[in-house]
Amino acid sequence: MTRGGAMPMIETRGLAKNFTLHVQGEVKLAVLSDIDLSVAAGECVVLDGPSGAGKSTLMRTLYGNYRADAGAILVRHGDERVDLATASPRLALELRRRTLGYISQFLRVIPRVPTLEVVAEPLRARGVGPQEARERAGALLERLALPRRLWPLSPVTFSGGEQQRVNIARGLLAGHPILLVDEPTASLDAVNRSTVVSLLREARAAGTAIVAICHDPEARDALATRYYNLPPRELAA
Ligand SMILES: Nc1ncnc2c1ncn2[C@@H]1O[C@H](COP(=O)(O)OP(=O)(O)OP(=O)(O)O)[C@@H](O)[C@H]1O
Repeated sequence: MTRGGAMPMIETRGLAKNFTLHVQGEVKLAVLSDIDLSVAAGECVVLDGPSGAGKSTLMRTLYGNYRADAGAILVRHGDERVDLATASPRLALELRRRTLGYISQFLRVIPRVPTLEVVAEPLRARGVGPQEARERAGALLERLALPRRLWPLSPVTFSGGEQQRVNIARGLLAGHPILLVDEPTASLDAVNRSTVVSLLREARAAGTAIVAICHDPEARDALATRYYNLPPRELAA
């Protein structure tokens, strides 16, 4: 770790990720190579490139779900800079808890926990009292037009769009300074799409550094301060 001054919130240097297809003759797919991406506070960088270019792979590698094969993922964590590519599992977990959030397209929750608690949980984890956490969760769910009658129920059986809104509410309330967002408007109608875009723009304006995958043309133009074009990839050996 090094001490930080003015620096990007998240930055990759020479990042590479390969997949080896063991059951298919050890074919090696070089999906990401030499990725230099840098995102500052208040920026939203939308990943661009054709289907199969590696957008999802880059997001998963940035979050540490996939181990990088080469390069660094430098993350500003408090006033330090941490390389997630070589961080210990313990540090990686701590980074995800405080610094690096991931709003995926799909909700993963423990069954039977009410929606309001699912959304309030990241605030509770940061020490906010139960009453205030529930109020803030409720206010956000209200803004996302999730009917109040659903709040006491587990979101497991909700529709795709309802689950997506629960996921976004939870992800935003966690208040991470860096957010990775995967197709935030994919399952939503026009009104909810516009609410989600507004919320993400507010997070951006408040200084959150955002990396997004977003295919919806209107949403991506409203969100992006910049596009990052994934270079074409080659089939390695
Ligand atoms: N776990 C994996 N194992 C093997 N190959 C994978 C794996 N994940 C992704 N790939 C391959 O990596 C390439 C990039 O996939 P990725 O899903 O990152 O692309 P994408 O740009 O997000 O595409 P899309 O826009 O279609 O979602 C594809 O050729 C895919 O087959």
